Amino acid sequence: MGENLKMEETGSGNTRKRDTAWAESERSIQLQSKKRIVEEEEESRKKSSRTSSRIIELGNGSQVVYYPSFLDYNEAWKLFDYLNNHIPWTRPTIRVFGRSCVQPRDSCYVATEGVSELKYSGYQPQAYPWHQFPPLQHLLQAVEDGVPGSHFNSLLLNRYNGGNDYVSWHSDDESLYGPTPLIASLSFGCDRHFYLKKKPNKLASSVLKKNSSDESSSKQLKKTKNVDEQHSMLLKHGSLLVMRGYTQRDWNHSVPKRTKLDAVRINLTFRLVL
Ligand SMILES: O=C(O)CCC(=O)C(=O)O
Ligand SMILES: [Fe+2]
Repeated sequence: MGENLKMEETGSGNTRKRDTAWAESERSIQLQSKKRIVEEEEESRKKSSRTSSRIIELGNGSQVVYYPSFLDYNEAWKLFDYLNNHIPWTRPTIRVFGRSCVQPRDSCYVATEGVSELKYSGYQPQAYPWHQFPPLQHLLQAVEDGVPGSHFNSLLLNRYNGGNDYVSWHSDDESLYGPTPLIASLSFGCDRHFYLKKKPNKLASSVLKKNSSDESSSKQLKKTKNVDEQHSMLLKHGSLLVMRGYTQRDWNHSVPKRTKLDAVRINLTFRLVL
């Protein structure tokens, strides 16, 4: 009798232990699944903000797409710190309209081995390999994943050390990018304005020169210089801007001076050298 009772007591002790262990494992499963749901929600929130975009039709096969929150805000600040401190920035001497001048911003160039060398404004930047900057390899992947049909093998980095730094009107129409390059531009740090302006219509300009006395052609040309011919947008920290189609052939772009600003902006443009 005494033995049995002991056995029962021991038995019910084990059962209690088993029950407690079961309840604990159940609680831990519930916690884990709650954590997973929160993580999944966060991931889907990030994904939908990454993919929300505004398309600007420039006409004649030129298009610009703006993703205001392509990167998570805090992750983008971590990347800003990395880029600011680990990229071997230089401020080269370039040639503009036949005159030598110091480029009004810092830059660096990264490219896949074997791609044709880039040359702009009489300057040929040294090409660093991707593997030297693992965060850039991750960004390349994120941009290729986020922009359907995109593929890149080179990256031009620019750092604007305050409002006096800028990039003047130009287009990235070097022949090594082909006639319709897709260029993806990521921005970090200080928000800066980005302007797009239609290139002058060569045919219309020559008609105007020939018939400078002809009022109607002069009026016609003025009419084409309306607001549809220019666009301004604020490129925010963590945003992505994609230029595609004939944007480089038909439009110029710039990031003008903003002398009252003294904060740093970093911009990365991913490109495909054909
Ligand atoms: O900084 C930017 O947003 C534009 C840079 C740019 O146009 C270029 O690197 O060609
Ligand atoms: Fe550009």
